[in-house]
Amino acid sequence: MRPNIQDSKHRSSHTTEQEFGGTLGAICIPIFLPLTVLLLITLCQSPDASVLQWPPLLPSSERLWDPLAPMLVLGWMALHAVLYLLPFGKVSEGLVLRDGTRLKYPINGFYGLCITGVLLMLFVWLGAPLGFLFELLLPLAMCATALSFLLAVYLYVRSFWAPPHALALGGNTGNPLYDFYIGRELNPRIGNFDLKYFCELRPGLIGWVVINLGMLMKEVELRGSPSLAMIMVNSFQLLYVTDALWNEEAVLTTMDIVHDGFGFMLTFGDLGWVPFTYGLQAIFLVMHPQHISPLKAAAIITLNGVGYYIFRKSNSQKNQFRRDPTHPSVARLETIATSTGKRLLVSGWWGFVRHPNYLGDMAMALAWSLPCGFSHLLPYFYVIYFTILLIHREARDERQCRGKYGLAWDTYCRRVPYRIFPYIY
Ligand SMILES: NC(=O)C1=CN([C@@H]2O[C@H](COP(=O)(O)OP(=O)(O)OC[C@H]3O[C@@H](n4cnc5c(N)ncnc54)[C@H](OP(=O)(O)O)[C@@H]3O)[C@@H](O)[C@H]2O)C=CC1
Ligand SMILES: CC(C)=CCC[C@@H](C)[C@H]1CC=C2C3=C(CC[C@@]21C)[C@@]1(C)CC[C@H](O)C(C)(C)[C@@H]1CC3
Repeated sequence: MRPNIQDSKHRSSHTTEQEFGGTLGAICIPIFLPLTVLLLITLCQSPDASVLQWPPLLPSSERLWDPLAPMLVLGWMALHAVLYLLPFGKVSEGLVLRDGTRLKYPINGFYGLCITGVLLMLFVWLGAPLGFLFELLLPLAMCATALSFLLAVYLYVRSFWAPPHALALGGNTGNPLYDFYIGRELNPRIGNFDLKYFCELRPGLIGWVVINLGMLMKEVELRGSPSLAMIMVNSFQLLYVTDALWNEEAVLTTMDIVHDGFGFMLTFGDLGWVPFTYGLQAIFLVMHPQHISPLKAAAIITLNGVGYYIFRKSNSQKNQFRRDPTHPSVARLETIATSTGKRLLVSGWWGFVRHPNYLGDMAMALAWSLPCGFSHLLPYFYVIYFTILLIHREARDERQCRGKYGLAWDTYCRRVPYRIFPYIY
């Protein structure tokens, strides 16, 4: 099988094409997204939790700062950096880079999750009140945003010392605002420590489930026991994060690692956005308890299970096919040839819709919000944001695939006409 090559060797490392709203997006998004995080947390913690209030409810300055927050954020990053460096698990190679080399990545994120779990149990057993995270959310989000900003400045500056082949094709337009935002360098490393790969999964995703656990403990403090809705949100999201770390190797072939530079969009996305907005449902439930009947709970658990099944099966099928197309689990699937030597699946999950993995992910997103009932729009924020993100991501991927595979991609699109939702989109 011909090796996958990260972008083309022959294309220049300089591009003028801009995505995500170009310069305007690069100015507005770094200002509005951090404000959105603060607004969402403040709304979730308010009794009304109404998104329609005008002017929007913003937190007072005293609520934004706590000297404990920078210590926790830096301590958390340091803990995960140490866990990343521990010689556990296997070491995997990424795709072939433009200079023909491959980078090595430690696959030990799942151990990091387990060790964090043991440390947390120890803290809870020693009587540490994890529920305090509820009051600390705003200062923690502020510190995580400041850290993402400083990290992005560091990444931008150091990228000027990187050789041209180490730059991301889309992040080197010469427009400083845009390049800072999208990221100039593709795989910035300090020695063997890969900064983008580290941030993509560990501190943010594990931080998200720890915050969720803190919300559950806060509920216990307030009402004596966790509600079924809170347990469901915690379990669904823990499953998602555990799955991501268990299948950590698969992240090496995602668009973020293969194609995108490491700039503010991903530093903030990984460290500020994911941990503080993806678990908004749990924050909401602390102040807005919900009763769920066993029947409704069963229906929501089924939806999450079906979504997870589609998500996992389709991702695994493609990963297996890309790693070894002769493997018995994928060898019988119908494929079409492309001029690059790689083939495209046109049967199995990838013959159902062109992004079955997005469909499963969206079903899970809905299941995470449903335990919060229908009285408020706020807990549905993730579903709305995620639908927009995946529709936009699908369009970006489609553009890249059409560029890579040309006529073969058009044939695939004719054979599999729907992008994400069968018979709808
Ligand atoms: N929770 C979150 O915030 C987010 C979650 N996700 C999830 O991450 C997962 C990965 O998503 P993402 O990185 O966007 O991309 P995908 O895993 O969907 O990968 C897209 C790539 O798959 C290959 N491909 C596409 N069609 C076929 C086919 N028919 N046969 C074989 N290969 C094909 C192409 O790459 P090539 O041919 O070069 O191999 C294409 O570029 C998804 O499950 C998604 O839901 C994504 C973004 C955010
Ligand atoms: C609004 C904003 C700043 C957007 C930046 C986008 C990022 C938040 C997302 C881009 C791709 C992501 C992925 C995951 C988390 C969100 C980001 C970083 C992911 C790690 C979640 C877990 C999944 O199993 C995954 C590993 C497939 C996934 C990879 C992509």
